[in-house]
Amino acid sequence: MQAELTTEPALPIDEAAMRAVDRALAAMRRGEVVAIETADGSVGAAVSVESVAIDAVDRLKRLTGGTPLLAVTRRRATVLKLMEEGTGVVALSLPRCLTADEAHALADPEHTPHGALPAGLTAAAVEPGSREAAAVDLARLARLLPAAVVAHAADQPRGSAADWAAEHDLLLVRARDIADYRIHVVRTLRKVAEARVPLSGAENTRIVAFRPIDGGPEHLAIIIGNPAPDQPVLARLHSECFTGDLLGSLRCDCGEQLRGAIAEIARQGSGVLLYLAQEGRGIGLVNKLRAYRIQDRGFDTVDANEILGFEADERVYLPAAEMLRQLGFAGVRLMTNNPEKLRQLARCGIEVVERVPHIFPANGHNEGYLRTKAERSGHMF
Ligand SMILES: Nc1nc2c(ncn2[C@@H]2O[C@H](COP(=O)(O)OP(=O)(O)OP(=O)(O)O)[C@@H](O)[C@H]2O)c(=O)[nH]1
Ligand SMILES: [Zn+2]
Repeated sequence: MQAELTTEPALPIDEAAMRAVDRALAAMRRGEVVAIETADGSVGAAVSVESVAIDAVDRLKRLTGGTPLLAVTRRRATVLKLMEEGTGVVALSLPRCLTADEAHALADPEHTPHGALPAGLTAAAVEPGSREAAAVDLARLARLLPAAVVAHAADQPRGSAADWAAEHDLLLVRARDIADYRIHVVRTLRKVAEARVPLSGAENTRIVAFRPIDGGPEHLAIIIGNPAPDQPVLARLHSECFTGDLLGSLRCDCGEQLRGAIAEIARQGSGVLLYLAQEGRGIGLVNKLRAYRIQDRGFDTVDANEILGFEADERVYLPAAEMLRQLGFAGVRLMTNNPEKLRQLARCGIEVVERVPHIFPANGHNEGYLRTKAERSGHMF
């Protein structure tokens, strides 16, 4: 499980560890098998469910000599009625080797058969720090479905895990480094570019780009006017929404909230909008589109995330707090209806002096979405 992303960790930044995780993420996105070492020095391998195919399961079996199992989030296991609600990761196994088809059917709602689960399927919660938990976390970081087929190397290497991985031509990553990854990334956020970008209705605007050292997606600070650092700044934390912000999708309220925030900050004279690379409440655009398909079957936005195996909201606001700090702002008047943003910013050391409601009327398509936010996510409107 990931470390809680609230305060500055004491951990020194280990750039080599971050690079290893970053390479493993890319390998997992390419559908490669990745070797994972746990704290006890044992080694195994994993492949994401999105890319698992018959040959990938066979390869995993051949490489490790172990019996592949499926690691999913506890959320997904709960949806499958295999576990009570809870957090963490669950290992699903069969007395025989799981097939690629079975893995897809269990992990991916698009493939879920309407019928029964495979006979003999057992579910067991695994420990944080385990290979299974690390593999699911890696898939989630890679913005894939949060599930992986995982196998323990039956014949543990006599040499190091690195030798074993090299012998099988696999990238090796440590479970602990995956768990620390997010917090390390936040701590490496640095300003990399700044420019004046006059906006319609807010001509005195600058955009400052922040990049993490791993080369991951940049977050942007859009600074309107000249906010005084010694005063609480009017601030909006806006999570990226390609469909709403760019295309004007009516499924959500993001486009209006984005343009509305810029207009309101300009009207009040100054402030900052953080445009955070957290598409789909942190699950990524592809998974958000999957969530939309599930919503079209009658589920709400919270259920849809959970059916995919995600939490209703996967966002963390430590990057936002870090950007505010680097820009010199210690206190904010936060434009939001979301109590979680208020709580998390405060926990990350930013003083929230005031909540400024940021409400827009429904548009004929997003009534249900807004109702769910109010009824299930605690949004204040
Ligand atoms: N997973 C998922 N994400 C969605 C859906 N609709 C919108 N989003 C995402 O939700 C985020 C909206 O974020 P915000 O408007 O910043 O946050 P909020 O929680 O509504 O809070 P406030 O607007 O501040 O009150 C964006 O990342 C959107 O891409 C959906 O149905 N499913
Ligand atoms: Zn949106």
